[in-house]
Amino acid sequence: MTLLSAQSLAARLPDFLIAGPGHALAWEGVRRRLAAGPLASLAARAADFFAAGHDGPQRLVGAVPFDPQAADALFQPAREGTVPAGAPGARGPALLPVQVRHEPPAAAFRAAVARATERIGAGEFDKIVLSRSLHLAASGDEEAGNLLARLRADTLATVFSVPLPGGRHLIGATPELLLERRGAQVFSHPLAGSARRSADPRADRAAAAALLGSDKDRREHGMAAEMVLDTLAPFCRRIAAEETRPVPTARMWHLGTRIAGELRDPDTPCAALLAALHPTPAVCGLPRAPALAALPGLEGYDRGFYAGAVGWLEASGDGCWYLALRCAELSATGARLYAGAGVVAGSDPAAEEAETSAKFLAMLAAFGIDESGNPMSPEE
Ligand SMILES: C=C(O[C@@H]1C=C(C(=O)O)C=C[C@H]1O)C(=O)O
Repeated sequence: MTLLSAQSLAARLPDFLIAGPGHALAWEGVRRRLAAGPLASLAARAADFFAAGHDGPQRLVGAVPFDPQAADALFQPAREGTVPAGAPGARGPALLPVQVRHEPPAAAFRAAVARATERIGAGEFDKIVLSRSLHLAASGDEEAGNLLARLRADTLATVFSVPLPGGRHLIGATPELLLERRGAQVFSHPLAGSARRSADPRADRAAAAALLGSDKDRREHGMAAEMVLDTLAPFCRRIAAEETRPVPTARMWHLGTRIAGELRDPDTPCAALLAALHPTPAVCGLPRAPALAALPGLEGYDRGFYAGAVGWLEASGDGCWYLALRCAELSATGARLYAGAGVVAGSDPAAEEAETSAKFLAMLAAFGIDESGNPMSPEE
């Protein structure tokens, strides 16, 4: 028996969905696939595609993986679809019994955080984002479309569903806009620095205030926001960052800084900006190159499309990309969930593990289970 049968995956998920406070759109069918390639060549491949004068919607939708050298997965959809309704307040019916395998085990994750802080102390990098994953398998059949409806209970997050090579799907509820280009205007909203929210309004406000006042979280955030600003600045005639604020999802606070700029050359396509930005220190580290090189050894796996980006490109050069966070990769044999946390000097391994646990709640609530595979308690 499998958690998600191949049939329920194909039958119940839209071919491409982005639904949240910023955008709500769905596309159906695959008209043509963009030849896959690394991020550095995406702008050229997309330009060739649009220049070829294909009929159909003048847009490419899909996902880019975390590793900028790995192959992306974009396609031209056949037609506009209907955004499916959410299920406000709903949580999963708990597909019990569910087996959950932790990769890496929690103790190994804490050891990796400790090793990373040593390497930060030795000057190898200033920040690195380490993740862990949960493999879910159950003795029931879940309809993937139901997971999506339940994810939409968090109206502060952007819910996405994107097909991946090999019949897999990536679904999630991300809080983070990586990049949007609308004409000459560009926007980004980097997040970094996190705290659990509380059901008690006073404790919840206190958690947000403590996050805003935390030296460790401000440093962690500052590295991400500054890198985004510094990377976009050469493309812009004007660019500005708003004040850093606590940004909520249903279960988490994050420190966020809105950035808005105006392109120097309005012909700079969204894909070129994406190639310059990804991966930011919100998901990778700073400086980027040594953090990227250290990640496979510290995490022990390939992230695939987790912490990559999901979004679209238009023939006009406009486009919009969200970070693929709070997500699960669904396949015919089960689901794999991912969550990461930024490590800087002074990071505590147990606190980083707790932060990843809090980030898993977004997806786990859709399945109705906790990290051990038991029914989720009502307080979660
Ligand atoms: C890496 C994740 O989230 C990112 C890391 C954050 C942090 O370290 O505080 C906050 C928001 C995201 O930019 C994740 O959700 O897996």
